[in-house]
Amino acid sequence: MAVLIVLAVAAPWIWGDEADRLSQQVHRSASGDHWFGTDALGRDVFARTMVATRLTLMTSLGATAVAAIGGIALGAVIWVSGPRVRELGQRLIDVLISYPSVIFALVVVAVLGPGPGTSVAAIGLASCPAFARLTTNLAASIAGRDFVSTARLLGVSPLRLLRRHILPNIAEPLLVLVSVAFTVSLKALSGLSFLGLGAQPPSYDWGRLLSTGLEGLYTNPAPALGPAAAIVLAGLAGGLIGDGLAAAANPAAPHPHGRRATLDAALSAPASQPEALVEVGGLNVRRSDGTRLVEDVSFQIRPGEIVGLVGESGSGKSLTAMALARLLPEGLEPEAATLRVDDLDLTGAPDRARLATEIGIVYQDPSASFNPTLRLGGQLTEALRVHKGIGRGEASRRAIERLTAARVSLPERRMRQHPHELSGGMRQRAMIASALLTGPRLIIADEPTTALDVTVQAEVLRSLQAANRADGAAILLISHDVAVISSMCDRVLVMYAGRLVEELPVADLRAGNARHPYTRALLAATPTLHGPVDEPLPAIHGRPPLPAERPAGCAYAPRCPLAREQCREERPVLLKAGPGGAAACHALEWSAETAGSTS
Ligand SMILES: Nc1ncnc2c1ncn2[C@@H]1O[C@H](COP(=O)(O)OP(=O)(O)OP(=O)(O)O)[C@@H](O)[C@H]1O
Repeated sequence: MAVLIVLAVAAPWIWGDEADRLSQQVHRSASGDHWFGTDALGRDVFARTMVATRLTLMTSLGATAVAAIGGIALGAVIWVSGPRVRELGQRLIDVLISYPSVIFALVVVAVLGPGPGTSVAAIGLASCPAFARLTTNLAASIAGRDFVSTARLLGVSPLRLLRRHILPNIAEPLLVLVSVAFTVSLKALSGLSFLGLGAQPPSYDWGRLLSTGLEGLYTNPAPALGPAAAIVLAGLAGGLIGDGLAAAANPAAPHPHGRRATLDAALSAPASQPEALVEVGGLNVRRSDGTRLVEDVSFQIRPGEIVGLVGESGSGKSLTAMALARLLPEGLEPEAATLRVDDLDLTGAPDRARLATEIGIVYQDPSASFNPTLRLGGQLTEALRVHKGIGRGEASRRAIERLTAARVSLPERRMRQHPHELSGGMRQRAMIASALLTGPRLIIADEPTTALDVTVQAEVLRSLQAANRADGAAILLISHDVAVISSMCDRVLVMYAGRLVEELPVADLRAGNARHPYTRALLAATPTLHGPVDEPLPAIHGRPPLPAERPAGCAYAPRCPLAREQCREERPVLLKAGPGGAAACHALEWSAETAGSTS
């Protein structure tokens, strides 16, 4: 490509005269004097091929630029639009892509008239949909990643999200597409010129030279093969350039480009401190078809308390937590009588800046928690720098302090590294440090150790515990692991099929004093070091109902050994059971009645 660029610049000076010089030696085949032979007017085809490099490369690059800029902008507009416009835009792009681009270009050229400018615009516009589709598809695949959710929580606007978090992470495939688009444009423009619709005499490009050379292909192939070889070589060079650019855009490459993260958060002190830090009352999360994925969930978290949220997969733990952070996936709607963290009301349109400050999130997969294209230091410090006006040095100092507190080794060095350079456990501890940097009142930790090696799980849990002790941040800890919950939490919430079925102090959980038959079965199915090793663990037979098929009565009734007719018909409500506990089970009412009648 470098050789081609040098040729594009220098060839008209070196070979310009020779390329236009007429002679009697017409239709000569390749020789020492004329490497690609001569044309019908005796002009040297090699000189003309060299001179044509400039026009060919300029038009191909022009069409690629039109396609890339127009297509990425179109894709970005579609992605930041609302769901309806996005759906419509994507379908429209699918239709445009199914239409052959050269046919589209031919129509444009036929309407606007032949010429290099028209063919550049036509080929560029015809390639736009490919860029638009790749941009929307890649943006959608990145949009679900945890670091994008964090940025959304921090109130980053869709455009800024796109520019700082989405585009850098999709640059690699886009750059590869740029190289493909260059090759496609080169081929298509050469095709248009070949048909007489591109470069117009007296100007000429490789396509036009190919067209004139083709007339004598069988008797004198050199004048056609020369420009053909030039087109092939330039196309290959375009592909190699794309590969090189893609490798340079990859942060795992040896010389990564430093880029900064943008974490838009604002810091403001809470006005008052009610007794319960978090209050959730009658929370429902609905799908667009009205199905309730989370149904009527209510609980409280006191300041500094660590509350565990357990339940089978699909029981609604994550949706409950994400409803609190206002980070539900698109298409899901929360609705609650009360939903607040501190004095921040989350039922309406909460102040994004306060939401960003008061809730920190630690996700399950540490490899998805940070933006992989940005250095850790930039990602950790930017919230402080942008919203607190803290200088780079001071922000770095605080971030290093946090990393040290979260037991991240060599914190200064980590600040200069990209996330992939840290081990999984180290990255998760850095995530904890990041979640704590703005001093949140509540940390939501969604299965923070599930993706980690068992040997580093304890370390990560200790970091969370240390954060709770040092800063007094309350923690909502979601986990499948009853052992983790019992070692970390003060209180436990048990969910089943989208409903809260029991709430109990962790001491009761450890002592096996659960009230609800589901919690008891869950505990019985948890292996212990002291249990019999030669007996199978008792399993809970059957499956929880799907949200759309949740029965009117108790959702656990079909699997419950105590179930009676009442359980199938009437939904049990959460009633106080023991000190600090509550359970939603009719069997508790029956035992209370039995106790009453006996006494
Ligand atoms: N974006 C979504 N659209 C539609 N349904 C969803 C969506 N996200 C989750 N669900 C459904 O909502 C229910 C609760 O999901 P949720 O992720 O809260 O469960 P969970 O208890 O956190 O499970 P896990 O432990 O596997 O993460 C499940 O039935 C799930 O299939």
